[in-house]
Amino acid sequence: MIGNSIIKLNNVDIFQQAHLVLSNVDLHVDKGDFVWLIGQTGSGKSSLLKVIYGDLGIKNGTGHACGYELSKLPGRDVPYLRRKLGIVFQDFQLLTDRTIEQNLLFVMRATGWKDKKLMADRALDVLEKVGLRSKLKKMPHELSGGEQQRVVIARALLNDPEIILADEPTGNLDPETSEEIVLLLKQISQSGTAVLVATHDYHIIRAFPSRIIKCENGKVLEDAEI
Ligand SMILES: Nc1ncnc2c1ncn2[C@@H]1O[C@H](COP(=O)(O)OP(=O)(O)OP(=O)(O)O)[C@@H](O)[C@H]1O
Repeated sequence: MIGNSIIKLNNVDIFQQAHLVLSNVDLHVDKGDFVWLIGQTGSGKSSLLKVIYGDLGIKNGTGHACGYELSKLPGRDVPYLRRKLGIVFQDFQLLTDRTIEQNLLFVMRATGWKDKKLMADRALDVLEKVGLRSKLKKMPHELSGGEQQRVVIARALLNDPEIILADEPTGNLDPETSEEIVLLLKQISQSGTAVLVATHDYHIIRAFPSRIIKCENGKVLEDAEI
C-alpha cells in the first residue's frame, strides 16, 4: 500500500483479447472508501474488476492494487494479491457439502494457514463480524439467502483484505435483505477496508448514497449519476 491508496490506475487501457473495452482509465480507491460501480451490461465492469484482481493484464498506463504493480505482475504473485482482496462474486458461492466452519477452514488452508487453533479462532471472528457466530456448524442449505451472502462476506474477510470487490452482491436477494447486506458492507468500509460494489440495483444505490463510478462508451466516469 502506498499511503492510503489501495487501487490506483493511471491512463490504463483494458482489452478483452483484441477488443479495447475501456480506455484511459483513471481510478483511485483509498483505504475505507465505499464505491458503487455501475454501467450497462457489456460496458466493462467485470473487465475492470478483473484487472484489479490480476485476472486481466493491462496494456498501457500504470496500475497498482494493494501494493502490487499490475503491469508487471508475474503469475506467481497473483495468489498473494488475491489474499489482499476479498472477493464476493455470484459465481463464487459456498461449498454446499460442508458446514460453514469447513467452508471457512477450506479457504484458510488454501491460503496458507496452518495453526488449527488460530484457524478456528479466525473462523469465529469473521462470523462474529457478520453476526452469524451461532451458525458455525450449520450447512449452507440451513441458512437463508441473506445469511449465506453474509457467510460469503465473512469468507472474504478471512485474510484481513485491504479491499472487498463485490459483483452484484444483492443479485438474488429481496430488497430488505439487500439493504442489510449493503449496510454490512458499509460498516466494513467504515472499519477501514475499502469496498467496491458492481451493481445494477439502483434502488440500493439510492438507499445508500456514495461515490459512483460508471463504465460508459469505453470510459470510466467519476462522480457519475445513476
Ligand atoms: N473473455 C472474453 N473474451 C472476449 N471478449 C470479452 C470477454 N469477456 C468480456 N468480453 C467483452 O468485453 C466487453 C465488456 O464485458 P464485461 O463482462 O466487462 O461487461 P460488464 O459491464 O461486466 O457486463 P455485465 O453487467 O453483463 O456483467 C463486452 O463487449 C464483452 O463481450
